[in-house]
Amino acid sequence: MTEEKTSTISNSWLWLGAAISISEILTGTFIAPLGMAKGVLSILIGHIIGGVVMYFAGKIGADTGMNAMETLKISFGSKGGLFFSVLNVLQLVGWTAVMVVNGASAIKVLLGMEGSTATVVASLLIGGLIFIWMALDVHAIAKVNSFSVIALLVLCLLLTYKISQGAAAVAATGKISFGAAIELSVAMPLSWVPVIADYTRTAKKPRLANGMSNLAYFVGSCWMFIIGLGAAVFTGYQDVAQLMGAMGLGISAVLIVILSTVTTTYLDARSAAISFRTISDSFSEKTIGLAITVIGTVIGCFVPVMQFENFLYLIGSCFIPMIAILITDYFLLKKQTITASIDKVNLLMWFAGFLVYRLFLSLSTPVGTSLPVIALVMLLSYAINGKRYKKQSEQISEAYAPVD
Ligand SMILES: Nc1ncnc2[nH]cnc12
Repeated sequence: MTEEKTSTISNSWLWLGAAISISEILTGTFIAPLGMAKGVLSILIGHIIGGVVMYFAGKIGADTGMNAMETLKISFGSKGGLFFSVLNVLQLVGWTAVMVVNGASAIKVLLGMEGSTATVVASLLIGGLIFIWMALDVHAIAKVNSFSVIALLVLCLLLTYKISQGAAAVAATGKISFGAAIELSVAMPLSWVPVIADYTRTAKKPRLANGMSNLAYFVGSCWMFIIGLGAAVFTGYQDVAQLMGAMGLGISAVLIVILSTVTTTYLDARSAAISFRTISDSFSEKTIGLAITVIGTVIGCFVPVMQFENFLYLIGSCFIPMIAILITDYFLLKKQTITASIDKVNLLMWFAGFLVYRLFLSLSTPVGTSLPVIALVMLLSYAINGKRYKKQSEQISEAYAPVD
């Protein structure tokens, strides 16, 4: 795949396109039991926490020119970092399948199709289009992407208008705590943390592109969550595809679903390929990206993708401690180069953070799980690594000190 430099505008469109997806709208509907006011508040708090973390992850890529998985080697070592490449490839194959499943089921609802053959046909349609998107070069993608995001924006505005015209609030079924709603909102930007640096590092103006990409994603993702929440609260439709059908959006709704799924899933498959190549570079980025698209589509066709909320919490458990350690190292302790092969201390600290995240999740704190876990892991890693890195650099300078 060519490494052409991208403009700030095309990076911003790319991340707005990433935010506009049925999966984001669907996650917003889970928050409906909180009602509109509390729901919106939880969405904003969660996106601010996840957004700040995503911004710093992108900034490291913009500053160093490293891709997302290479940046992790700064904290976890040249071989230790590969563990996160494996986790990231798994999450992105998972996302590809989730996107295909959600896209296909929306198309089925909109076109009034039923049965497993219809699922396979709709999944293959979406998977096939992602495959073609992937096969095009970056230059063409930037143009098609900008066009499709503009079309999506218009259709989402229509959807927002229709929802705002909805009747009085409908009592939503199900239960969710405020903290859990924050956590679902953190998980969405967080899940892009191991991805964003792959795109900021190839920008003509990396720092500006990082700021604008994050802003575009923040606005787009909050909006999608609020569309989902509003649809469930004001119209009673838990399924946005049904709502779009009831609005008479017809074929334009099918277009929204297809375009939004393709533009977002392209990022998943491409980043999975970039991460995979940090493990083995025997195949080109494009070949691996195409293979990931096929694998994700096949999983989407035949494996029932359930437990979407648990998938999001799992992403939080893995990536919150990981990024807390990297941010502490890079920004606070100024460790900005790869020095170890496997940094066992940081890997152990990551594992402790993973366990603490799972514990806090079951405690259901009012501020969610990510914020206390980030604070704890950053404190711990500052205390431990501050001393450790100082000692290491003293040893290095002693070893290289001139002998009198
Ligand atoms: N397809 C996707 N949708 C939302 N967040 C993601 N993070 C990584 N891939 C994603």
